[in-house]
Amino acid sequence: MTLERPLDTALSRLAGTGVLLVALDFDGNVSPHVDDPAGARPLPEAARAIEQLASLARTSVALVSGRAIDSLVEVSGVGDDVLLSGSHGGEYRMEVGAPPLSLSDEELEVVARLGDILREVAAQHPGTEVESKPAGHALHLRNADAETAIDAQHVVRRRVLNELSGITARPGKDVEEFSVLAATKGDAIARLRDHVGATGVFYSGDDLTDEDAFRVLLDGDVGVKVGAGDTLAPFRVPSPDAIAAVLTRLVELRGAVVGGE
Ligand SMILES: O=P(O)(O)OC[C@H]1O[C@H](O[C@H]2O[C@H](CO)[C@@H](O)[C@H](O)[C@H]2O)[C@H](O)[C@@H](O)[C@@H]1O
Repeated sequence: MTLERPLDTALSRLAGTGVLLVALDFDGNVSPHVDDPAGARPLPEAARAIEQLASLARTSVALVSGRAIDSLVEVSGVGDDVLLSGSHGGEYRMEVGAPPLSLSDEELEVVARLGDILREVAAQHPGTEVESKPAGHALHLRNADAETAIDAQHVVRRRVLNELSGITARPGKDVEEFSVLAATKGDAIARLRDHVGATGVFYSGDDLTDEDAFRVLLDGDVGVKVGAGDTLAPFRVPSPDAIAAVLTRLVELRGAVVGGE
């Protein structure tokens, strides 16, 4: 696949940076959306490019996802050399054996009450499903009919807002997420940039929460929005297939710069 010239030019410049961080949203970016969240898998071309990029000198790869880290490990299949941020910037796996997220008793109590609310709403709305995470829960709407999904969305937002405080709501693609953590993917990019000492960052993603990541990109970084919708990203491609092609091109360009090291 040939990339549009402005994107290819930006990638060529980025490939020459001292230390490159390639940070990637997972669902809808590396992996196409599917009905069953547990069934999501990276496109083979994207998986290959991730592995190749992670093996290059002065190059780090990170998945930056709304999923819990455990779920991200399960579905992504990436090796330990790929850094992970889960729960929209709330969880990290920067090194093997890193301790899991730790919450206060008060936070754990709120997470439990949140789970009760979402499960009650799900029980009243056929086709909806709860996904639980360490710091919150998500109500999936993708498999409910349109009317049921809209009602579930209204009910769950109203109940969480009225019954709990200190909650961050994150509406996503066919999902309503709630967490006791206010972290964002922007926080994740800042932390990862610092962790690897990146002098240049590539980021791509398809969802609303990816806008927090695009917002913190600096001059010379490259942000690519996948699919339709308003975005802060300077570049856009239509699909995860197109992102896989972008990553393959980045392997080629970055390999030419650091391949001999
Ligand atoms: O930040 P991401 O990696 O994009 O994670 C966002 C949410 O992705 C998952 O849900 C989405 O993808 C599912 C599989 O394609 C799809 O069925 C669902 O409708 C989407 O909302 C994941 O299940 C969530 O936990 C993530 O927060």
